[in-house]
Amino acid sequence: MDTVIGVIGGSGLYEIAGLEAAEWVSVATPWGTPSDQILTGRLDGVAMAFLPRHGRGHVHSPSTVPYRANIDALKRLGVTDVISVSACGSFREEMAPGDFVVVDQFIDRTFAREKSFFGTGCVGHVSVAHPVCPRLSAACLAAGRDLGLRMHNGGTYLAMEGPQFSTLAESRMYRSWGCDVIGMTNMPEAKLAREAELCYASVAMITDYDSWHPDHGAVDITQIIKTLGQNADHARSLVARLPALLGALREPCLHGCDRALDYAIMTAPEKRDPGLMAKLDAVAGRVLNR
Ligand SMILES: CSC[C@H]1O[C@H](OP(=O)(O)O)[C@H](O)[C@@H]1O
Ligand SMILES: Nc1ncnc2[nH]cnc12
Repeated sequence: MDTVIGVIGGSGLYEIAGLEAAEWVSVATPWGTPSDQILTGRLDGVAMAFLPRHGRGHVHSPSTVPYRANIDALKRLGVTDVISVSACGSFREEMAPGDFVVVDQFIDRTFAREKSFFGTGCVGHVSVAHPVCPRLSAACLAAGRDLGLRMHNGGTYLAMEGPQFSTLAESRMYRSWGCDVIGMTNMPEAKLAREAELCYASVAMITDYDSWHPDHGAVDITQIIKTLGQNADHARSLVARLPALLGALREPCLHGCDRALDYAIMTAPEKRDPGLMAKLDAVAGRVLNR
């Protein structure tokens, strides 16, 4: 099967350079319009699709990013592997601004977003116990290390609703929970990627120490924006290494990400809602049409 790498660019990462046959394409989905057009092309012989999560010009807030449309659109384009790149605050002294963390766990504290493709008329339950793909995460780690970036292998990402940053009490509480980084967007994105049977990895670019750090005070957006610029250049270089590391052809995922729906759907065939079934054509067509 051909590898198609999808990159979801977070704050500060609104395009990538160097794609052959680069073209911004519009993708319509039954879940609405994605955050923006998607930049398609090829890099080192591998198909790529880049989607700026907030749209070019940073239009969508974390709560209004059309997460379902974004994941559906990538799936429709044939994407097999999704790399999410996100600006994050840090809860660890050793995870400093400018460092990158390859996230392996999440705590989802978001509450004002649609979190599933499934619902009344087609109920589905997937496991997100292991929410990222170890193979894809390893490739991100290797890519960053090859470039000499300060990389951290694993970390728990606290997804908050936002758009305000945390209070000091919240920041201290998340730290006491064992969280490593904080952002506003990786949930429900990671859950939806699993429902859509896409391998997903998350690269957190640290921009700040949130508000817990006695020497750094409150989160300062002007400081974040400064750090974002440099982080985004590093992220672009990291992404550009991935085609060589992942290769143009892929085997079925060893960790089963691409078969997450095998036993997920509970609703009896005769009770399924035809309208919802039609909307699920891209994300769940593999199992619904068998
Ligand atoms: C620019 S600071 C807050 C903003 O940045 C992060 O966005 P993303 O995850 O898309 O990189 C964070 O989640 C907030 O949306
Ligand atoms: N401290 C922080 N909290 C939430 N999202 C962020 N994105 C970047 N820094 C952040």
